[in-house]
Amino acid sequence: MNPICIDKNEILKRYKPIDKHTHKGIQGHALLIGGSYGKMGAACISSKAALKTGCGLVTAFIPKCGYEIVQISIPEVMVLTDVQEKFISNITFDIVPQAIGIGPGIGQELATHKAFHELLKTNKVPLVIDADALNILSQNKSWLSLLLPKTILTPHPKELERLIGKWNSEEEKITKAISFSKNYHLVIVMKGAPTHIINGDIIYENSTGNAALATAGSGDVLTGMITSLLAQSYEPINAAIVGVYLHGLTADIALPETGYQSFIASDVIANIGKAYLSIENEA
Ligand SMILES: NC(=O)C1=CN([C@@H]2O[C@H](COP(=O)(O)OP(=O)(O)OC[C@H]3O[C@@H](n4cnc5c(N)ncnc54)[C@H](OP(=O)(O)O)[C@@H]3O)[C@@H](O)[C@H]2O)[C@@H](O)CC1
Ligand SMILES: Nc1ncnc2c1ncn2[C@@H]1O[C@H](COP(=O)(O)OP(=O)(O)O)[C@@H](O)[C@H]1O
Ligand SMILES: [Mg+2]
Repeated sequence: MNPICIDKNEILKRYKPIDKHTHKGIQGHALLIGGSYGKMGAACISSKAALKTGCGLVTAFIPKCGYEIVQISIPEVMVLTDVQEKFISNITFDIVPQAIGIGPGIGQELATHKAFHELLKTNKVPLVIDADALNILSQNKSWLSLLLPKTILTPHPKELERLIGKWNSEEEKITKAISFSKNYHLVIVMKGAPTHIINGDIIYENSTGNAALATAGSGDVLTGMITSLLAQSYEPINAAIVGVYLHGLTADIALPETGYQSFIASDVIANIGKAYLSIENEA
């Protein structure tokens, strides 16, 4: 059970510097499916985080009530709306995304369960599953067999418990997570302090981040970041590793200015640039 430490060396092995001839059409298009009435913020921050992590295009798929909220708060993000006002009920799109992130703020309406099920039945695009999409999956475990190999799940401890059941020790938690990852061929980002990433038998332990991240929406931001890296053609395990490292690094960089208490999820997004620069400076 010896985890591999995710430190600068591990990141430099996986980090892809920007090609100076790239353009937005080949930087990757991420689709973020999120939000419901009262939780549109989750869709805003996950899609903004995706853009700030470097993919060329981001589309947010949201319920109708979020249209102006997202367009005004992040004009760089394109928007597709569901037929329903307050929740997602039917996920259809005519774009060709290179990665999809689903879950932040979507709630658990029955129509949203159905929409998620339909997506899983037809989807061929690399996928990140978070938040309420994980909770829906926990209530419909037979759908796990629909997931493409190396789908990324990003549970916090409660979401993980809903998925794999209770554990009595850290060791048992890891053992159960490894079996789950192997059974369904999934990458599991077990968020916490520290975050562990499970890829079959291999366990990684992140070295960045601090208690400033214990704030609403910081996980929604992580979903956007990992989805963005997937859209930029990172292998799923590398998208998870680099995303988790960069996410934690933003909090380490911001801490001297914000302290623990005043750091919020938007500060993660605001510091992604500095986190990238700190990796670049080591390269
Ligand atoms: N601005 C917006 O739009 C926002 C929207 N959001 C959206 O809201 C939806 C619900 O998401 P959620 O995570 O708040 O609810 P839920 O799954 O019931 O988990 C909460 C319970 O889990 C536990 N727990 C959590 N972390 C833990 C830890 N590290 N270590 C241990 N336990 C931990 C803890 O349980 P307790 O300890 O109280 O038993 C806690 O009470 C989701 O779609 C999300 O995207 C939010 O992101 C906020 C900003
Ligand atoms: N004390 C802590 N130390 C380090 N990281 C933390 C701490 N508390 C929370 N985090 C990180 O913050 C994020 C919280 O995610 P999550 O619980 O899904 O938040 P939300 O659903 O509100 O967006 C995770 O990446 C987690 O690892
Ligand atoms: Mg969350």
